Amino acid sequence: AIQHRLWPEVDRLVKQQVAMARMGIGECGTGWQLFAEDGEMKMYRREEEVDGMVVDPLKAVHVVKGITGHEVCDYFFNPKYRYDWETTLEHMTVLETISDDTLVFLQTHKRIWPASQRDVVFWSHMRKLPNDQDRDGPDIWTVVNNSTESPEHPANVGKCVRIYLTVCLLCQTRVHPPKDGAPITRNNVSCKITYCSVVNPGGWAPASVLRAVYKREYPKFLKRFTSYVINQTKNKPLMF
Ligand SMILES: CCCc1ccc(-c2ccc(S(=O)(=O)CCO)cc2)cc1[C@H]1C[C@H]1c1ccccn1
Repeated sequence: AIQHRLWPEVDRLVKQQVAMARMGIGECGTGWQLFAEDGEMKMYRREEEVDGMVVDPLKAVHVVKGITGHEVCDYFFNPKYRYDWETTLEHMTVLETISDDTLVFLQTHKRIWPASQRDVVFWSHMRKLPNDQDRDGPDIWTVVNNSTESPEHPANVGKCVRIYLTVCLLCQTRVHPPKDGAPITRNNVSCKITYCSVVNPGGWAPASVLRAVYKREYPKFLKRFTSYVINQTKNKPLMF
């Protein structure tokens, strides 16, 4: 296939992010704090500051019954669903369709008082990966979002402060075949979701405010997004 201008960066980031997402929290270095837990969902963060700005890496692990990794990644990647589940989104534009699995987005997020409003430009890539740990197991699906430049939308020109992020959503489908050899239904599948993100807020914002926002918003985001996928897929045929 022909490679596009971002391909080398996309391929490198995907490999790096997937490797990190697949590591257990214990292997990801020290200093991870469990800061939110709700049923199967566990959210960890590490307190890190760069130039006095909070850039706390976040890692969330969740297991959701009745949906597949392909379905989760499709609803996360595809712009037509984003306003349905991304509550902090004020505006989203697809700046470029590089290929059917690689898009460039411009998003403005709702302002969080007292911080100024933020925007972000990022490429988003969705990919199926071979399940090298379980050959005949279902494939692994991932979406990686990574900040990128856009000459048409230079940073910090308008009212918004440009943020910089790297996000990886890694989904591993599990099938629990029914005893009696019956066909696989949604009751026989679950998806292990790993969500990793590092967000640099771009301009100064009070550490206490940012940490409070993340503590409130990340659990809400993951629960709302997974509930959305469950509702959207419940009467549809399984997509592996
Ligand atoms: C000062 C930082 C403000 C801020 C910057 C960035 C983001 C943000 C952007 C993108 C993505 S995503 O995972 O790529 C899904 C596509 O939208 C997640 C989060 C959220 C907030 C703020 C609005 C808060 C928030 C935090 C966590 C989750 C959702 N919203």
